[in-house]
Amino acid sequence: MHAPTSWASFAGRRATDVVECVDLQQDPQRLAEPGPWFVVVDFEAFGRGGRARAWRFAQVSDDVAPAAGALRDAPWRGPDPSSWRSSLDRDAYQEAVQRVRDHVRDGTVYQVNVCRVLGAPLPVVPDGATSLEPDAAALAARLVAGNPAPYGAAVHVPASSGVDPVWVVSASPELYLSLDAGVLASGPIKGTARTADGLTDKDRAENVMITDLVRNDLQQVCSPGTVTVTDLLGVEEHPGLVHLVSRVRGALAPEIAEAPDRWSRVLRATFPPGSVSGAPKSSALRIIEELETAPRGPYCGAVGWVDGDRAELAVGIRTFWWERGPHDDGVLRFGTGAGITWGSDPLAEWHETELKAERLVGLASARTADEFGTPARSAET
Ligand SMILES: C=C(O[C@@H]1C=C(C(=O)O)C=C[C@H]1O)C(=O)O
Repeated sequence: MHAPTSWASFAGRRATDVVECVDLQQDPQRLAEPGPWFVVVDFEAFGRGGRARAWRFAQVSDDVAPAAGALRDAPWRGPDPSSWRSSLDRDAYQEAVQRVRDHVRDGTVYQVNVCRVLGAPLPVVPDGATSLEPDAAALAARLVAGNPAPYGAAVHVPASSGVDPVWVVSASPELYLSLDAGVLASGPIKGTARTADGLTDKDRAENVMITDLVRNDLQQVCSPGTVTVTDLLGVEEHPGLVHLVSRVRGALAPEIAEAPDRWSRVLRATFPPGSVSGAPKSSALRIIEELETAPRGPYCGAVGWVDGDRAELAVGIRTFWWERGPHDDGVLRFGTGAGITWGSDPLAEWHETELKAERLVGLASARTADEFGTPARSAET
């Protein structure tokens, strides 16, 4: 089966045949129109140079099995496993962790999520007179099989569609925002280890800080007194690792729920997600800008859908995105990061970023179906 030229999927919802793209920083009220709109928001959106866009498609199906949501199982042709480069190498990352500890000691911040962006060359594929972008559907299918995720998502609108293009494939485990029956909810994750025994008091303290921050974010758009923490420090198992997850919810304030610019108001109050920024958020964002050397783009932003008064948006972590170069070249990117506090050990934090990347980068680097699921290094001889 050939993948359609443009498509999107998110946790059981699938759409094909793009109709239009809307810039949410210019026309945020368009999101209140009937959708679903498939949304991709860069971490740097809303004032820091990033994009916030939504695409509408002609065909939409619901309750699609995740494997079918990915549309096909053609072999994914990933980059050479040895070709990945990191925006911060091990020494530079550890140095950045030390700088955050200095800021914590000086009292400017309690926690900063420091990230790095991996990139590997991945050109377009010649196809007769034209060229094809890498097959997002094939990567999505591979992730669904090898790293199932509650908020698995993909949006691919190729440049040839004539609509503003996007190429994102995600295996996110983290809920940024959902809206259903007037309830706005978030599921911040903070605390990562290979197994539950590896979760420490530091992880629990970090999670509590970020849960409190998310509570404050939601409070800005919810009716007073309705914001509650429904689950604190739950342990969730995901492929190859465990996370601490908390759940926060509140009743969206009626004056916001009824406003045509409701999504812009909700996003501006809560974005970027607390778990991938730090606390206090404004100081953490300043420090991130000072320490990180590559834009995060859709990584650590938001990926999902909005449909009238319902929505599901994931935090764009465990996420690949592909960018076309000036010729027929291109780069596949993937971000990984960790929450840094005074108690951080720089080398342990580096290893945490490796843990978050290893399985997914392995899946995306393998070259043929036979190598499916094997570590990145064994994928090429
Ligand atoms: C930044 C990432 O993860 C974030 C940081 C986490 C942590 O510090 O434990 C956990 C989940 C995410 O909110 C990532 O996966 O790249």
